[in-house]
Amino acid sequence: LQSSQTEVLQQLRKQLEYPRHLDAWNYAGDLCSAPPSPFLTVACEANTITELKIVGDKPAKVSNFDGHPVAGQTLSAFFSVDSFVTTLSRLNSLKVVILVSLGIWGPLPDKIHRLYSLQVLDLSSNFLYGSIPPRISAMGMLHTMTLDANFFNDTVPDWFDSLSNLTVLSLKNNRLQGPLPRSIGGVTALTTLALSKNNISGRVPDLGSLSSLEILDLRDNQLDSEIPPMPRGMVTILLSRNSLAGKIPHQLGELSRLQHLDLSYNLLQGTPPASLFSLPNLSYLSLASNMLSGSLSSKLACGGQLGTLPPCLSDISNGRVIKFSGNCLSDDSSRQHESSFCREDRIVGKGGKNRYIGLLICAIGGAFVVMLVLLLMLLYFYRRHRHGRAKAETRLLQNPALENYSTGFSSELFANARYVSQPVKLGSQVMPTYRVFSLEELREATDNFSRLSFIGEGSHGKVYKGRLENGSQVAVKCLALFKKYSIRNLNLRLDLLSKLRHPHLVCLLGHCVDGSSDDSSVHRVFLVYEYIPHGNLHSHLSEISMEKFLTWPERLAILIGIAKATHFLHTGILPGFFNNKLKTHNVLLDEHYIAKISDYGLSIITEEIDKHEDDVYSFGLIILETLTGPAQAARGKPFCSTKWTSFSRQEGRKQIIDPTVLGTAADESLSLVISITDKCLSSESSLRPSIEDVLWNLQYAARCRPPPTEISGQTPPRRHEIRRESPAMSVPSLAR
Ligand SMILES: Nc1ncnc2c1ncn2[C@@H]1O[C@H](COP(=O)(O)OP(=O)(O)OP(=O)(O)O)[C@@H](O)[C@H]1O
Repeated sequence: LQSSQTEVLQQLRKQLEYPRHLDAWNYAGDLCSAPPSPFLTVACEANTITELKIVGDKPAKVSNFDGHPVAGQTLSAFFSVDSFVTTLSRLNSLKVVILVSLGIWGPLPDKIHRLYSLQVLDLSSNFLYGSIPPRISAMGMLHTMTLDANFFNDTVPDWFDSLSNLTVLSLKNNRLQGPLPRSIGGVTALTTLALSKNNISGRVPDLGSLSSLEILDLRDNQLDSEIPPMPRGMVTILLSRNSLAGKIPHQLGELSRLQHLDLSYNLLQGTPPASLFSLPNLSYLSLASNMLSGSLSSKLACGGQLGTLPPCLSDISNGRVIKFSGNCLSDDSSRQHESSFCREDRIVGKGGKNRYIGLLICAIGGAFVVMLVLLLMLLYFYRRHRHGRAKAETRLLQNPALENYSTGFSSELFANARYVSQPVKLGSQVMPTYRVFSLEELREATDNFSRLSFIGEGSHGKVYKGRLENGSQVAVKCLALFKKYSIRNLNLRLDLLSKLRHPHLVCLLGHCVDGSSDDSSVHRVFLVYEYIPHGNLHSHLSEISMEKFLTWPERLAILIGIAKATHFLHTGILPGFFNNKLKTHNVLLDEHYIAKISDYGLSIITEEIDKHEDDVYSFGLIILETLTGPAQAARGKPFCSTKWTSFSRQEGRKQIIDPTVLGTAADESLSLVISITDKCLSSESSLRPSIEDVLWNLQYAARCRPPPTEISGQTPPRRHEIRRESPAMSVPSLAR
């Protein structure tokens, strides 16, 4: 490598404040010849650097980022993104730049365009804000641009059509606003367009001329037009959680390559076109929670991937998923709203927000009584259905032919499988493959299960922290088996457990069976999980924690994550799996404060099925703790409900709800969550909602933003800055 290039690398290392992965650059030697790793790659051609990949461990999203450095999360106040990009551009033969999770903060400078040979630019999970620099439009070689999980807060640029080679454009999880420019329909080489989790509003433009487009992800925005015609080659269309209106276009029923269609949580009306169901490759279809009405003919034929009607509408099986509850269809009335719910006059105002407010008001107010009756009916049918599933679960665990059963994939997994395809190309953030570990490997990783590696002990056994040879950190759980299994039986169970993969479940990386091969003496199993560094939710909610207070939107995001994973456990690979030991101790937070459930599904191995345990009830306790903090929640649900029912609303809440929550939540959002908590904690199990209902309500609550006067817009206080009044002082007599 040319010495000038080595100097530039050292300069970059200094500017990035010496990230751990770059320690290797200390040692003399040709940096080009170092083997690539998931965290660090320097590739060269003719002694010149052409590829630079550094994946750091800084958290991506912190709620209190306001454009200034945040200690321990962003790079320090000495960092200058301008100087950094100036240094970087001295490596002017770079074709691939991947700088992920490094804490880079500031507005991305225009001079990034000096990297004129660049083909791949990935600056995900940093703290870049402002607009996406217009001079990027001159980088004609660019084919992949990924700026996910940053803070870009301008509009979506209208110059992407100048990039004639651009095939992947991913700007997910930013704060982009305003409309989606029409010019996006002119980026003709696009195969993937992912703009989910922004604040993009207005129309979905005509994408008809994007003949190579296969993946479109516009979820979680505020788009409120009708759905335009889609390019013929589409494989995945994800438009859920917008305010899309009108009918589902018949043209969608002509997309013969379509595998995954999610239109849920919009305001779509009319009857879904019959042709949609017979698409030959469609394996996931969600139309849930719209305003669809009418009836679907029982003679309708489903495509090969969906099965035949009506059974194809009834459930998830073999990886085929169809969701249509929460509409006004005349099929399956137990899971539908009344027809009046879907009338056009329910849509108040034109803008998406108004529609949602209208829906919210209707849902909480006028329709309350009707909803209650429907809910009771729904729960009655649901419990019956669920009872059947619980039986099936028990049968399944006794069934030696598990292998055949577990070949399916869930909706979420399917969707995410599409997302990992891009990181695979870019070499980052891939869900690792499951594998078998040797005992020697685990001994080495945990320093022979030393006391220093010991993290804690739960009801299933001890947990150790370890580091694998490739540098990744793991948590090794030593599971004591009280029941004797044959190796084959155990492997079938482990195989099933390994299939439970979801972004909000702690990822099981593999296992190691300690026993002889004579098939009768397995006593110990080690489960190897990804290591989750930020502790558990319980300690974050606790008043003595030194962590930053979690604001209400952050708490809601965590609850939504848990609910999504629980929904996956109830309906995904192993439908009806309701024993997941949900509690705040088992909700771990990763470096981005993303919730991950641990200890899920262990009864597949241990067979300790607690018939009384109910995930929805347990989830209710988690919400309660999230609202009030562990100390108040420990006093029990009756105590808490007395508070919020026997005082005036403001007064009751003040007495029981965590002050940070009160200071950062919209009133309606709290009301909605308190009401769903009450239902989850109903002593009569048949009155509890399904986890899907809970999720729906939480997502609705997350949309209620407090008016500017309701929160000060200031950074939430730190633990030492605020203390709840002691319960003895603040709680008046209960005898009221
Ligand atoms: N993947 C992980 N990453 C980091 N820490 C972990 C991980 N899994 C478990 N831990 C920690 O290890 C300790 C023991 O965990 P474990 O899940 O076995 O028990 P528990 O949740 O404390 O109790 P119980 O088994 O009764 O639910 C806890 O402190 C937990 O936070």
